[in-house]
Amino acid sequence: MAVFTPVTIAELEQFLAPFDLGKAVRLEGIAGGVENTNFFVTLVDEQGQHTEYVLTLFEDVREEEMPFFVELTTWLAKAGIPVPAPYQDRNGIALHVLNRRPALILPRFLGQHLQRGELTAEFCAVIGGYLARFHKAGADFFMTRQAHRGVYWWRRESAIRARQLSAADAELMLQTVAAFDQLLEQEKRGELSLPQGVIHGDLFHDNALFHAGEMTAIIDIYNASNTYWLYDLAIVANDWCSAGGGHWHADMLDALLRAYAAERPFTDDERKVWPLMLQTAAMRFWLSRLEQINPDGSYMKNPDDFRDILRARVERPDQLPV
Ligand SMILES: Nc1ncnc2c1ncn2[C@@H]1O[C@H](COP(=O)(O)OP(=O)(O)OP(=O)(O)O)[C@@H](O)[C@H]1O
Ligand SMILES: N[C@@H](CCO)C(=O)O
Repeated sequence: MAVFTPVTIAELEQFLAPFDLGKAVRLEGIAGGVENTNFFVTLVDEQGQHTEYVLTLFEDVREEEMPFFVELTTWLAKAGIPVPAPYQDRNGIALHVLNRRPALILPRFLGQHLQRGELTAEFCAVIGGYLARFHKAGADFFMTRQAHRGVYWWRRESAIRARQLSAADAELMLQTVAAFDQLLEQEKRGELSLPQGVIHGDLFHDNALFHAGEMTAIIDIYNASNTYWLYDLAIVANDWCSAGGGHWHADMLDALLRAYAAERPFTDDERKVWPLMLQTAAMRFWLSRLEQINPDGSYMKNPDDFRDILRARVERPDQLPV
């Protein structure tokens, strides 16, 4: 399941007309996505040069939310973070509509994402360093966005989804939501202060491309929002460094956290809340996986993976390295 919205070459040509990038010679749907429709596109310019691009149609993001992503990727790319910043048309406008979806034409980066079995402590250190640099580069970004799958969403969705879960699972989910609400209250009362800024929000290992052993791109930035940086690191840790059943690859986790901290050292308050950040990040993806369903009723990605990760994070709380 990947192409939610089909596009013909004629529709693509019409979309590309204001861009001066060239004529379309190939349009190929990309398998694997669960949130957007993506195509690889090959264009040939007036000099006969073939160049590859990515066309993304946004299935889940409203048009009025798009300027945040256009500006953020442009900002980060200028700061040296390898994210796909969209091409602008001859009037300086990147965002257009294709088949009633907001759509962007983006550079295609070299490389592939690593398979889970290829992940190592070295790669975890690479992504840890990039994540911290991403956070620092976004620190003075001039726009803000509230996550569409953030605290308001999970309060509402967890209450609904809990009804379809076993009593034990429902309790696990609802307790995690409540624990995060308590953290927000503590922060409101001034008892905690956590560094925050723009986060990627979905930096799973399939959203980082590697070529010849080097990271070439961080993609799929459309869950970016403003919240705690540590939450973003927890999302990365839960995906990149988890073995089955919620167990850690301890060497990979250590490498991730040390590489991140080398760029942005942790604060004392961050140390206190790390266990809860890991739990909250696990709950968020458990919940979104319960929601993301194929037309035949099957889950797009297995929700139980994140239920198991959450349970493990609750049973065996973690500490950040000193
Ligand atoms: N700019 C790009 N350069 C090269 N490849 C890309 C680019 N954008 C997307 N891809 C390819 O397309 C695949 C799917 O893209 P993406 O992860 O953005 O889709 P998605 O629907 O948001 O997926 P998911 O939500 O599952 O992460 C990626 O794994 C990658 O192989
Ligand atoms: N990375 C997400 C899917 C896209 O949001 C997951 O694995 O559940």
